[in-house]
Amino acid sequence: MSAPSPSPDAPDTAAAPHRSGFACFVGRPNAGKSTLTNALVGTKVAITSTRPQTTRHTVRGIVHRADAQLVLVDTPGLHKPRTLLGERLNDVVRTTWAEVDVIGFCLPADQKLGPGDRFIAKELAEARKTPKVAVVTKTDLVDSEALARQLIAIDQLGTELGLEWAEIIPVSAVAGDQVSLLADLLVPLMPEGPALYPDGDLTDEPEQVMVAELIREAALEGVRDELPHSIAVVVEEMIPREDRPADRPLLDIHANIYIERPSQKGIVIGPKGKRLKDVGTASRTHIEALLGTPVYLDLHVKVAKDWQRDPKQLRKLGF
Ligand SMILES: Nc1nc2c(ncn2[C@@H]2O[C@H](COP(=O)(O)OP(=O)(O)OP(=O)(O)O)[C@@H](O)[C@H]2O)c(=O)[nH]1
Repeated sequence: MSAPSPSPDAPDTAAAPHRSGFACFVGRPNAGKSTLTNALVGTKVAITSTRPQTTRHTVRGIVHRADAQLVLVDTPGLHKPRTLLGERLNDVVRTTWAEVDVIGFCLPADQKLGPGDRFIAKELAEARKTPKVAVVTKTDLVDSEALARQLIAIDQLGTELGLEWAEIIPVSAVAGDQVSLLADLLVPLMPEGPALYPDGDLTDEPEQVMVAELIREAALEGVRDELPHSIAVVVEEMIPREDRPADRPLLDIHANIYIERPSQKGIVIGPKGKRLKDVGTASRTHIEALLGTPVYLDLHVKVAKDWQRDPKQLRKLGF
């Protein structure tokens, strides 16, 4: 006697247990981690930038599915520490690796594996307990031959370092290729368990931190090479404006942009304050989209002398 075939209406996942857990993407600067997080979550939660090393805070994006909930933890890049901030960031990365259920190692399809990738891969090999998925990003930038070569190189790198890939998957976050397949591959690596966050939540990062990151992202656009590491943003206050009609709310946001040296002030503010104004306009649009309410944004530029090297200042700036 043969078993009855399942009804075509029955969801495939009916028998599968619900899974939930944490994943993080690692990779050298500009590997496409933030863009991939956004593509998986479907909204702008992580900060993307054409400048390297702009993701400083651990930003979680949450992928809600009928069969699983995937919490994405976006860590800063691991790099040779030169400052106190650098050391702390590396500690954050290693702790995150030990805590998550899977690590996605992002390697751009359009760049040969280099010393930076090897450095991370070696460190990854040390995180023995956590499964690792190699994610070949930006596949829209290469042809199939180049992609095949990259896949082979990554496979060999794993063998060389004794690093066993749970999967090797090519994706393009920009073209939307294989992004949902990536989620399909990550889900089985999660433990069984109920949803960890309420349906609809996209991130548990405090709103103020997200708002600060959006401002920092806008402030970084088009600045010269040495400045990105010197900029920090702190949101001092977010208060609903009083005496507004219920259907026309306004949120007052006061934020400070910190730089390390007085000489950097002019760069951020621009001639006649034009750059700062543009930063305000650009970030306000994103903040309003994020919070779903009109915003009045009050931005100030302040000098926090050599804040990257000063533990007290680092704490004040949220590191
Ligand atoms: N063509 C193409 N470009 C991409 C893709 N994913 C990311 N990029 C671009 O690559 C650059 C870096 O992307 P990010 O997502 O900020 O990279 P990241 O790894 O988070 O960078 P850090 O925050 O510096 O660690 C940006 O200019 C992205 O637009 C992709 O799938 N295709």
